Amino acid sequence: MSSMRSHIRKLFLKNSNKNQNQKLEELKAQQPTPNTVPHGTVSTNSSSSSLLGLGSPELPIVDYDNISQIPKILTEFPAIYLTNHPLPPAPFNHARALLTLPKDVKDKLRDPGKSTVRGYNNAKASGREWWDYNPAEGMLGPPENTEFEEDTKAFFLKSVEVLQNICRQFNSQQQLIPQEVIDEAGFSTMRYLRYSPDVIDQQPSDENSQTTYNSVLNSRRDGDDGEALPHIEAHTDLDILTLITATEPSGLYVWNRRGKVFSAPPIEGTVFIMAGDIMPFFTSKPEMCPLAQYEGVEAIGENTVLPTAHTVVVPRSAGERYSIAVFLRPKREMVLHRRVITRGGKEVEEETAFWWLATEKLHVEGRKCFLAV
Ligand SMILES: O=C(O)CCC(=O)C(=O)O
Ligand SMILES: [Fe+2]
Repeated sequence: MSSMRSHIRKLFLKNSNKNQNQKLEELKAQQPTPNTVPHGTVSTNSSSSSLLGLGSPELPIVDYDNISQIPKILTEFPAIYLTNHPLPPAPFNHARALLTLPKDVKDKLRDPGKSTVRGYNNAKASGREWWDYNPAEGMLGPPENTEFEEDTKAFFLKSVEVLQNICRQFNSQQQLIPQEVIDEAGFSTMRYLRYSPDVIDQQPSDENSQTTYNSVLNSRRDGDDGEALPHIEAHTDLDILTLITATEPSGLYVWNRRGKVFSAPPIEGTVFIMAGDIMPFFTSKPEMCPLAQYEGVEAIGENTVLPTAHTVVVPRSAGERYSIAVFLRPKREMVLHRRVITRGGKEVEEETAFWWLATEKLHVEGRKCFLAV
């Protein structure tokens, strides 16, 4: 575990630029690194401990009845497990069935416009393939499989509801998260993922896989024995909140704002919740914005929820990993920031829409988001 942990740390440091490290240093002064989990909100019962075989989980387990505490907990921990939630069983059966279909069938489920957030995609060098349900653009699912369609939609809708309910908790004192995010699904999507050595080993290389996204997304990562590992590079998600549920083997790691790595193995009966890139916009210091020219990192205060940096690395010998992720996003046009600038001698209001972040992020080295559409 510790050697994997240091491998992960190296992965992250390699991908982060000096600026990000400086920011982390600055934030060090502000934030404690809790080694214990908060009382009252957290269960570290023996069943989850023995299930993990690792002792107590490193991240808090929060009961759905206590979601009002999540905004605070997410300023102290990079992610939480949610238990006692109202979600239906995670449709791993469908994820597995779809992602192990013959190649020619999966290729028919690709988006004609080569979107990487709709239908089937793969990153062979990374040993990863995925399929996205994108309600805005319609489901590209296996033909004539109503059960697949129904279960997928049901899990997506309930997950969005849970994430919206968490958002609602940020508004108890003042409206931090816009009401439209809580009322509408916006550009939320759901993803079935498979990490497998089989994906790496598939030959010959698929000409489709290289064209729709950049090389970071499809990078090769070698283990100590020189063999390629199924993985996803360290990144943050371009969304408000992400809900993840996964099968064993474990492989998910997250960082806190001080750069400490936490292992995040699946815990039965829970789903995993992380923050995305948009959270700092909603939770920055009053009247400040991370995008404002002279504010930037100054806008990040102790109540600001930062995006959760995360990675997945699956040891080859451990077998296949499946995960299901739901990304809560506003609609693309939602304005995150307004400012008055002088253009051509005139004062004009400039608006930054959510979708601008997506295109902008494609140019940022390290911590990539994987929403290259
Ligand atoms: O597979 C996972 O657990 C994480 C997937 C992920 O980070 C992503 O698709 O953005
Ligand atoms: Fe992610």
